[in-house]
Amino acid sequence: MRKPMIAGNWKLHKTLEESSQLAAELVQQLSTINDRDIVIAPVFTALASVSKKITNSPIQLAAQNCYPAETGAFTGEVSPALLGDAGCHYIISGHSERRQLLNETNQFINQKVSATINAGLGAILCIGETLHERETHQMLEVLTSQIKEGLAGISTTQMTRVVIAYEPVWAIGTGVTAGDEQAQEAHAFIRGLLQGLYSQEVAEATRILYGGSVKPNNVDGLMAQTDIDGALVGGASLKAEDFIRIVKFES
Ligand SMILES: O=C[C@H](O)COP(=O)(O)O
Repeated sequence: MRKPMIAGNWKLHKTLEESSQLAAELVQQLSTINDRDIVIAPVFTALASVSKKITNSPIQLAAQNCYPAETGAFTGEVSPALLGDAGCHYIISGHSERRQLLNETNQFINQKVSATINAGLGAILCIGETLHERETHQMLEVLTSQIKEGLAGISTTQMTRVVIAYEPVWAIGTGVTAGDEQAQEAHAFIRGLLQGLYSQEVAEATRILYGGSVKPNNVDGLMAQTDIDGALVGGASLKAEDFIRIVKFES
C-alpha cells in the first residue's frame, strides 16, 4: 500500500515572512494528519526558517533543486547534504521549468537524483511531455527516456527513496489539467516502465505523483485513480486554504 503524498512547490514565491506565515497556517490546520505525507518546498532562503516552523508537525521540507557535488568550487550552488542540514527531507529534480529554462538534461538530473539519495534524502524526480511531444506522438518515448536516464544507476534499494512526479508540461500553470483517465493512463505507463527496469515489487512500491494545475476542485478525481499516489502542486500550494483542501483530498 503506497502512502499518498501531497507536495507543494512554492517555486519563486514568498518572502521570509510570507513563507513563515503560510507554514504556520499549515501546521495549525494539518497537525493531526498522518495517513498521507505532506511536503512543502519553499525558496532556498526560506528553508531554514520554515524548517523551524514545521518542527514537530507532520509537514516535511523539500528543496526545489540541488547541485550534485558534496563540496567545492561551485559558486552559487547548494549540495544535497547542506539542504539536509537546513532541514530538508526531499529534493525535487528534473522540474520542467529547469529542463526548459536552464537546459537541464536527463544525465544532469540523474546526477542530482543520485547525489540526493547518497546524502540520505528522498528524491522527487519530475518527468513529463510537452504539448508538441504529445501531439506528435512522442510522449511515450519521452517519458521512457526521462525515466531510464533519470534513474540510471539507481539500485532497487535506492528506489525506496525515489518519488516520481508526472507533470505534463502543457498542464503546468495553465489551468488545464490532464483528465483523470488521461493522467491515469500516463501513470500506469510509468509504473510499467518501473516494472521493466526493476521489478513488480519496486513498481508497486514507488509513488507516482501527478502535477499540473491540481486544484481543490479536481484533486479528488485525480486521487481516485489507481496509479495516482499524490500531487505536486504549484499555484494552489501558495494559498493555505487551497493547499489544505488538496491535502485533505477524498477518494
Ligand atoms: O511543481 C508543480 C507543478 O509545476 C505544477 O504547477 P501548477 O500546479 O501551478 O500547475
